[in-house]
Amino acid sequence: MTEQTGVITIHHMRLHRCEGCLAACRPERGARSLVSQLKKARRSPYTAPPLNKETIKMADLKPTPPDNNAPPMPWFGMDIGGTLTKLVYFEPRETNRRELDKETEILKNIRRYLTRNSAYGKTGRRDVHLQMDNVTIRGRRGTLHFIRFPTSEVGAFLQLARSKGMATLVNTIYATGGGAYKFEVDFIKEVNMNLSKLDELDALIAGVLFVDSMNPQECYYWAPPDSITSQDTPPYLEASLSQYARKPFDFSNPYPFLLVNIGSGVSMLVVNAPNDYYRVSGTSLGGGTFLGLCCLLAGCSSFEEAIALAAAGDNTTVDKLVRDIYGGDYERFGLRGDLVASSFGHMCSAERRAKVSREDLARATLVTITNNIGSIARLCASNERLERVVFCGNFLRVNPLSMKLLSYAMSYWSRGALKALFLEHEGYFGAVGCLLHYDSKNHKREKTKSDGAPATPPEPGAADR
Ligand SMILES: Nc1ncnc2c1ncn2[C@@H]1O[C@H](COP(=O)(O)OP(=O)(O)OP(=O)(O)O)[C@@H](O)[C@H]1O
Ligand SMILES: CC(C)(CO)[C@@H](O)C(=O)NCCC(=O)O
Repeated sequence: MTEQTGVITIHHMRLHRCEGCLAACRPERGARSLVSQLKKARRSPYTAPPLNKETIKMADLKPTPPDNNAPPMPWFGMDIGGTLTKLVYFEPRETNRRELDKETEILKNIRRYLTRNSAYGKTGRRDVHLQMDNVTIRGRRGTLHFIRFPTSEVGAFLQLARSKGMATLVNTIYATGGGAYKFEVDFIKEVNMNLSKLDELDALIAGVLFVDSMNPQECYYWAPPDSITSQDTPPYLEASLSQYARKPFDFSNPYPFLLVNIGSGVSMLVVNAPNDYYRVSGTSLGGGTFLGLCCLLAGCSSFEEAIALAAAGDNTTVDKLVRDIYGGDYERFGLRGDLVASSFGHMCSAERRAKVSREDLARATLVTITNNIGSIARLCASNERLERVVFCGNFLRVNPLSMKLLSYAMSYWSRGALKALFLEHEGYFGAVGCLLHYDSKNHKREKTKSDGAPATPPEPGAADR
């Protein structure tokens, strides 16, 4: 087992997912340096060193040598977004000598509380199916835990952090997202914690590249059934969508690609290399719009409810299709009769409004938002001459319908030139990007900053274009 101080490695990782109940435990996988991973973003096949019971016992008994410069545990990365706050917690597997002497009851209690529960208070949730085991950060082996809660509950989170005594252990958290700025003062006032702020798009890309390079099945696509490519089957019908199959995509040569982060709003980034990207576009019609409109139109009270309604609905009672206008296809410009001509176009009729169901309204909202994002992404990709479009963000959580619609739209409107790709850890990349700052190189950089030296300049890509 290799452990290199100051280098982030993953020895092996277990993941299992349950979206659509695709439960699958991962085999062990390998250790590589972060720098080489991010530079090459290449996934070479890895065979984990054999781990027998004795090796494990020895490792458990033998504390790792202390790294006196390492920040004290607990280690968190945090992304405080417009809707959801994402917290990634690193749980060390072993305790080093220094910590054995010093480990406090408080630290043990925090660890126990976070790792033995999957729900925290009324709204905090741990996505157990995304857990990554045997990750090594700064020479420490451990597990990454993925936790989220609504950003509207930041106050309750701070109370909880205070009641668990976190403030006595942690004085700085690496944090990103707009909330890292908005709530900075509250963190200081309520729990005496400083936020070391990182740019959300820098953190997002670092997180995507890191997690993808660690997990051969992080990146995937939805393969359409043959009948859809033959153009005969209406793509919006459940009969077609249910036949899409999820398949792993080899993202070992990723550049250049368009990264579309669908959070509350949507950011689109052209990524040419780990440190070379720019924000090419965005739209305010994002995941927040979907949820907001579903609450208004369909009386939803949660994202999960909105998605369940949409899955059971039919948007053609709400949207006006090309065939509702033409009586069939608009052949001259290749517009099929079953395409949406006007989103919500039927809703100007009182008679239709009286008949429409909550399910249909939720479905139409989902289709409208998804298709709009798809159109902008497609235009950006073709303007920038990109072939791969990677979608992430929590709008895609438990939302295979949008992923399949995006897959169809990308391929149909580009005549097969564009490929829609998706990532398993959906909305957690910004928080992972923050956690990567525990790597000694990044940490040193942060130290220099607080020593009064000029802060690290933003990466060349950080500017909007
Ligand atoms: N449990 C949930 N509660 C609320 N929204 C959810 C939930 N699960 C998924 N979502 C969807 O995810 C979106 C938020 O995604 P994400 O966490 O990636 O963005 P954010 O960081 O909050 O927003 P932004 O990046 O724009 O600041 C919501 O707008 C909603 O569409
Ligand atoms: C403001 C952010 C970057 C916050 O994450 C995001 O919500 C977003 O990209 N909104 C879309 C803004 C626009 O480009 O219209």
